[in-house]
Amino acid sequence: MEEAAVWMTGPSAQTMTGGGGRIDAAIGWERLWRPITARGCDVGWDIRGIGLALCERLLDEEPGLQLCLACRNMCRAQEARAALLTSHPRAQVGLLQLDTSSVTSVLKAAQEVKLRYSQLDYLYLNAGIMPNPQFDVKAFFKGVFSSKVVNMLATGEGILTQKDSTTADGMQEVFATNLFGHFLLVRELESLLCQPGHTSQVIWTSSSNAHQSAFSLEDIQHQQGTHPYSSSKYATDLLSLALNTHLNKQGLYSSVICPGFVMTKLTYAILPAFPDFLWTLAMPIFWFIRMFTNTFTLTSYNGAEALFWLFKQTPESLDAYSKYHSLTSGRGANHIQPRKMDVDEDTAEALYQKLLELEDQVRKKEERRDNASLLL
Ligand SMILES: NC(=O)C1=CN([C@@H]2O[C@H](COP(=O)(O)OP(=O)(O)OC[C@H]3O[C@@H](n4cnc5c(N)ncnc54)[C@H](OP(=O)(O)O)[C@@H]3O)[C@@H](O)[C@H]2O)C=CC1
Ligand SMILES: CC(C)=CCC[C@@H](C)[C@H]1CC[C@H]2C3=C(CC[C@]12C)[C@@]1(C)CCC(=O)[C@@H](C)[C@@H]1CC3
Repeated sequence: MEEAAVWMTGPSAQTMTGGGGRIDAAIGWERLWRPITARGCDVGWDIRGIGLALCERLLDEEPGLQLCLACRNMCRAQEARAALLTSHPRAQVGLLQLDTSSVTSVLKAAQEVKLRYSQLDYLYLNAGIMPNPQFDVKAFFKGVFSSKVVNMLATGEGILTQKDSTTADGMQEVFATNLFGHFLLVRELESLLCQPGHTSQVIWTSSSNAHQSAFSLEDIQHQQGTHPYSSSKYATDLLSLALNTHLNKQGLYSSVICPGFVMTKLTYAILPAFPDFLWTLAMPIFWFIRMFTNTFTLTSYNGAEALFWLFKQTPESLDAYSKYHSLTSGRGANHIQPRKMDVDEDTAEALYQKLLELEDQVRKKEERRDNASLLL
């Protein structure tokens, strides 16, 4: 068995079908029209998410690093791997199929990881969705001319809602993808993460859109409301705290970051009808806004700053109550800032217990399904 250094969910190279080109965040500010042509994958335009930008930054730092990318779409995963190997030929980049919204897929992927590796040093939990976003244009313009403008631009508070759906396992999709799938994964991989005399880091890509007001312990999956993304990210912050309470003694340390506002597939989908030239025109406005709120990191490279910074920290030095924010100054310089989260230990523990109950239920369901398929 090998030893793995870094394991990551959701770092695939993004391809966008239709709609035309997007900014290649890796290159900086320039618009890069780079068609991806017949390679058996979607034919679209190159666009990098924060996960892939992090992989490149990690390999720049340690070219011989062992990476394992866990992606739902293997075609995109292979593209990501190829891109990483082109820039870092010495890198060891493994791939694994994982759909965090599916219990079966998570359990299967975890089994595979346990067969391949004897130890994990870093587990980046980056996969995330914000499905069917509804952008409230009226609230946006009202906010722009109010005293809340900076907060609105930094957190997206008050201007975004989403329409959630249900997964095949009967869970709310955003909850299952952003939180529960990752929780189950950590539970399954505890033996690799908690090794005697060894420390490991679990690093969650949370958000400044994590609002306590969107979350309820009575409705952890957010079946009732219209802010499932915000709820899932707040739950992420709580869960990270609970993991620290339960597993620090066994050498597992959990942290959360916010990448700031980054132009990726996730954010482009907020204004799907917005033509490309308008995004280009908006860039100077975004750079201008950055003078007042350094949360407009804009590129995946900048957004990955806090994820990268955490890679270089000793886990014991990190604060379980802080979220580490990637920030970019008006001049384009990156830095990170820890900010206290709006979380408390009791709520975190209550959520943890509810997640354990849900885990128990889904495992029993999986067992019944396995037994039924054996009988057939
Ligand atoms: N962009 C921003 O401004 C911000 C982003 N974030 C967070 O950063 C993280 C990365 O997002 P970002 O890079 O912006 O967006 P992208 O959409 O580019 O990346 C999201 C990644 O998650 C993967 N993913 C989604 N659903 C699943 C699933 N069910 N199973 C496995 N992988 C999945 C996607 O895979 P696939 O390629 O198959 O779609 C993709 O690789 C997310 O957690 C997001 O919430 C937080 C704050 C701000
Ligand atoms: C096109 C023009 C000129 C204006 C529209 C800007 C908004 C689309 C944009 C402003 C602040 C952004 C933002 C997010 C999405 C896009 C905005 C609303 C997030 C909610 C994306 C997801 C997150 O996790 C948050 C941290 C982001 C906060 C800021």
